[in-house]
Amino acid sequence: MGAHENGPRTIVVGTRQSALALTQTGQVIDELKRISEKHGFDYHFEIRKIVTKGDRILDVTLSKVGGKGLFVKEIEQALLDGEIDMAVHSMKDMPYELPEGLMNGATPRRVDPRDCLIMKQGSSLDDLPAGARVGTSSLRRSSQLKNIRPDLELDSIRGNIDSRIRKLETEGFDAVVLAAAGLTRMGWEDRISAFIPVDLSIPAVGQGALGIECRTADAGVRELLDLLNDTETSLSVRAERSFLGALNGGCQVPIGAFAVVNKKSGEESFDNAELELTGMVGSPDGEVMLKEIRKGTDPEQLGRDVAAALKARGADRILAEFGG
Ligand SMILES: NCc1[nH]cc(CCC(=O)O)c1CC(=O)O
Repeated sequence: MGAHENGPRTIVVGTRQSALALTQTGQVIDELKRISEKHGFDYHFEIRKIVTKGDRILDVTLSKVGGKGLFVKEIEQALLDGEIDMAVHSMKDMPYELPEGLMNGATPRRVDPRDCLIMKQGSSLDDLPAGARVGTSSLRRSSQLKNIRPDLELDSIRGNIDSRIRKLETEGFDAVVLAAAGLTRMGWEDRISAFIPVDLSIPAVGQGALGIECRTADAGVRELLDLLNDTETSLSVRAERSFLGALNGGCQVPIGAFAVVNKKSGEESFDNAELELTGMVGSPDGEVMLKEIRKGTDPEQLGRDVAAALKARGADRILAEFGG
């Protein structure tokens, strides 16, 4: 590829306008600037804020509005129209299927995938008194919390992470459940009272990871994003997303999945690396909790295998209630 392909060029980066979206987009741009400098690319970056349908209706119950990809449709249109050149998404908000002409150009290294509690007092799940009122609007989180602590009262809480933390005080919750990743990216990790281990609360598919969407035809951006990709995270997220796709699930269903790569020590490449995927489907009241763990080397096949194993145990019947 000739040097002219790598600049000068202004790359317009689209993002939602929430504090978290802007923060993580800024962090990605900082990293891309470092990579560009190192490789002698003459790229400049500009942020374009985009209001999505999901942002406009954050105060009503999202699951009632339905539809997958509520936070990305307008952003994808801007990519297709050439108004922006890449878009930074939280991986767990990214729909399984991307429109023709767009692709995930990079999956940067994942940060902490765990759910965590922000509590009025105490420093572990066990410190919550019987009957404590816990805020979450995620069926996945309420299902798993009810399963281990049937006494808890789970109540819906909406809004961006900053408003959810505020509501802990103003709406009388004893605790709220959030992704550690969002808090860490915001620099608010000191607010975390307790991490919930992944085997007690299987994270959402892609939790803690980002996806950077771009046009399939944009060779320059793809070459740059390739340098930001983390193979280990990408393999894990591919397995998790394949699982989600096989169950036809969006973000409003009680589904969780978490994959890790069991890399042989001393080996350089990830070729034929073994993946271990845990998939979970639960009923919202936590009474039914189905989990399957499988190992494999093909991420897509592994995702389908875990989904098939859960379907064989009746996961379909649970998910049918959510139109998933
Ligand atoms: N559904 C909202 C959302 N989308 C991404 C994150 C941050 C965590 C991440 O990047 O995985 C959050 C907040 C949360 O779940 O607490």
